Amino acid sequence: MELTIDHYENELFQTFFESGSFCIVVVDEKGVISYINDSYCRFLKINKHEAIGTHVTKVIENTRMHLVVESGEEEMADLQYIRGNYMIANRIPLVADGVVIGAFGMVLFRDTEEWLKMNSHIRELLLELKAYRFQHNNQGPSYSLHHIISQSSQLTKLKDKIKKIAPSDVSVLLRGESGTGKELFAHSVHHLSERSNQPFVKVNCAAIPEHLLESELFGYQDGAFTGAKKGGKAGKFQLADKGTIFLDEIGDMPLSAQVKILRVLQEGEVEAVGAVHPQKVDVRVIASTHQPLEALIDSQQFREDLYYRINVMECYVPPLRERSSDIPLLAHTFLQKVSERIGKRVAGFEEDVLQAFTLYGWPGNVRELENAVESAVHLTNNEWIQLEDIPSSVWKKRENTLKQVDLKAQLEEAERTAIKDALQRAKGDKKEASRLLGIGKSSLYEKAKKYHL
Ligand SMILES: Nc1ncnc2c1ncn2[C@@H]1O[C@H](COP(=O)(O)OP(=O)(O)OP(=O)(O)O)[C@@H](O)[C@H]1O
Repeated sequence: MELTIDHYENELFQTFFESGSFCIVVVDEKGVISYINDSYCRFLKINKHEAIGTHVTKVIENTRMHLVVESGEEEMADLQYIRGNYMIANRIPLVADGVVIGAFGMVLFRDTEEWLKMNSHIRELLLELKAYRFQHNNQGPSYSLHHIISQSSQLTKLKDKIKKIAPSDVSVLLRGESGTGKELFAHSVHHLSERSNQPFVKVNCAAIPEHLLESELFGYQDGAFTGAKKGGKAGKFQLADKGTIFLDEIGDMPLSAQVKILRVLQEGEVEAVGAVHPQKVDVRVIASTHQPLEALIDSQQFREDLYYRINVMECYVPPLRERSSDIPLLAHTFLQKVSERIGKRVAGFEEDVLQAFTLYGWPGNVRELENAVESAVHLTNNEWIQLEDIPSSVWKKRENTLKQVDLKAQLEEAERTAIKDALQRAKGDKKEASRLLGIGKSSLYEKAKKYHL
């Protein structure tokens, strides 16, 4: 059975007119009240039965309902002074067969206070939205495990490990070459943890000049130094309170800052520059490094006590060349992403391009692969990406590898022919053949076996 409005018309009108806090009035073509709901009567402190049948001007102070009937013009969100306050109302003429037969009035806000409250509520929501946007823009996009494209067994194992350790509050040290995806894993740990609704704050330890590092990390008080912002500034640790701080490239952090970080981790306190008292903070630390921290400890560039604090759980992200099964999948994903973004149809890679990708060493890891694919998509005039579209360093490696393979095969063929000839000349006497070839007898035995002679 088709459900039309007729089936629940009464319930609908009952709900709309009589429940809730809407104030509603209807007048006829003479401006006489034909309907007024309970909510409006309560607000006006009037008797409903007395109001119905009375001209609206005698019941509602400063009303314009009768004027709307006369003009036939609707008045939306109009201010009306009533009971010592301004209310906000809509007045709509009721029209039948082209003739105004009355008007419908509805109070949106009973006083400006109510409106201001709503207004400030909306403002608060807008501010919250703005804050989230700001946070988002300042921290860049945020990632989770499903953003990490992989099919290699190494990354599958690593993802499993991340899932296990993320919910606990332990410090995590992510190790691996630059561009392997350590930051993606740091985000994932945060998103899978209890702190996921709290801030994730990244500190690029290598990018902040040493003289600014302390104030960046721990903030400063009003007037702490010349040029300091009025009112002071919160540091990254304060911003990350209750959330996670990601110390990217911790191996590049100067010793002076390492001492302070150790204090935060041990005492749960930070001291802003120029502050008299330390401040409590609750942060989970995730650090990353591409440097051998142990060697830095030996050369006294990294504190051993800090090393043990941050290295509670160590996760190693292997370089791309050690997980070549991820290369085609990543390359296709990046190709799709870029071609969609720039609106250029590129179907895929020629077979020799994928071969070149797998033979290349990718010193810049996934970041370098992403850049290579991006530039190829921009440059190509073909539907399928060809060798000429990819960076020369990548295709040259393939060429050299193939040449090496060729050379090896030629050398082996020459060796096989020489041994065969020598054996023929020596009439199968291996001792004599080895003498003719100038090699040891055992070496000849080995090679004859290798070439099935
Ligand atoms: N498995 C992956 N799937 C998809 N994108 C990846 C993957 N690994 C890395 N990337 C991308 O490669 C780039 C480098 O990754 P990321 O910044 O996480 O590496 P990193 O190890 O933190 O590098 P660095 O040490 O230089 O900071 C980013 O654009 C990232 O999105």
